[in-house]
Amino acid sequence: MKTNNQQPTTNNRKGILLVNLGSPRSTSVPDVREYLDEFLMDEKVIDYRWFFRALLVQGIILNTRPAKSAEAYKTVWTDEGSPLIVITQRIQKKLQKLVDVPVEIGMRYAQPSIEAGIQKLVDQGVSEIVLFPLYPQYAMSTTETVIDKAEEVRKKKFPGIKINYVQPFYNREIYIDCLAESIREKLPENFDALQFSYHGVPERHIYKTDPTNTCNLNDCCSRENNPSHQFCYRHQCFDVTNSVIKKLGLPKEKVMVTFQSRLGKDKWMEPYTDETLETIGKKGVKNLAIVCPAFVSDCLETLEEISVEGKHQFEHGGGENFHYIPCLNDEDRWIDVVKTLCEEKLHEFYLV
Ligand SMILES: C=CC1=C(C)c2cc3[nH]c(cc4nc(cc5[nH]c(cc1n2)c(C)c5CCC(=O)O)C(CCC(=O)O)=C4C)c(C)c3C=C
Ligand SMILES: [Fe+2]
Ligand SMILES: [Fe+2]
Repeated sequence: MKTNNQQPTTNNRKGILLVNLGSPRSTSVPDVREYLDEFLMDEKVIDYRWFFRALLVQGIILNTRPAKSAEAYKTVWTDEGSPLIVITQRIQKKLQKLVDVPVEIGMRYAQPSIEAGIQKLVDQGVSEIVLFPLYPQYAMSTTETVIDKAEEVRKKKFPGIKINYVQPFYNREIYIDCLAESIREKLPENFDALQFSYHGVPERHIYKTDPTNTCNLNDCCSRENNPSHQFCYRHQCFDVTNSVIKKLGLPKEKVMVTFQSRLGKDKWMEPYTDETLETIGKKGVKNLAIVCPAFVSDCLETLEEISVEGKHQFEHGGGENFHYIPCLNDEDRWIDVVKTLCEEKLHEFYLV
């Protein structure tokens, strides 16, 4: 790795850990149940006190959801395994060809775990790790829980190593350029609207992670400057959308932002993707393009919930042509962005 004339202050070996959400081991109902149990019992995902979380997850959700989710996973599973894991492995392999430090992957839930990923790096002599949570926007249920887990593992198992975290990159020009170009290439010639569908979160999560208490989940998320923006997932979704459509030269009237994948009875961020898809056909949107920039790799939530279910909802509501725009996945231009963001953090090790 080039060091821009910075000399390493130590000989410590460096490495990169790419972290994604994770998938069940297989599409069997017990494996999906085990995965959902670990995922939904995370207090940063379902943020109730332990007793109420256990009552909801283990007493209610795990009775019915694993069978339903297993069916959905079956529709997207490949011979190599879960799309999310397979794509993350492809990113790893491509990045490994571009950098001269070891690159491993770890998943927040299930396997390969963050601990297994760190162990692989340590086995190669690494003691300074750049950990990259593969989420463009900050959320308590994504970036924050990855960092919590990695710190827990580091303190318990690897107290001698250092970890430097890549920060959410939703407002980095290199990422916006990359996303805009990727969308531009895949947009159909004729479309009435471009829908940006982001994974939703309960509104409570946004209030909870706002250290400034200034976000009202209303117009403040769209303001240019507000102290809450650093931790406001809603703002960060709007920001990505606005920056991309500016690059693409699209009029705002042609663009929609919606939130998908809600679970349970809490109030999640609105408008909801499924409800929007059911109604826009009748409002004149016959040709729709849709993109999901909360995900860098295609997964259950994009391949099944949007490409299959979303298409049905749109057609059921009177829509005609539904065009799903895939995630960045292992596109070369995205791998270059991953490389740049990791290198910045590797260089910080040289500066201390
Ligand atoms: C309270 C529940 C959930 C919150 C909050 C949540 C936030 C959140 N999730 C992602 C990214 C992904 N989620 C995925 C699947 C998934 N998400 C939830 C629940 C919450 N997510 C569930 C129960 C599931 C499992 C599938 C199902 O039963 O519906 C995935 C796909 C995983 C895969 O294997 O393909 C991703 C990726 C983000 C970015 C986010 C907050 C911003
Ligand atoms: Fe999710
Ligand atoms: Fe906000």
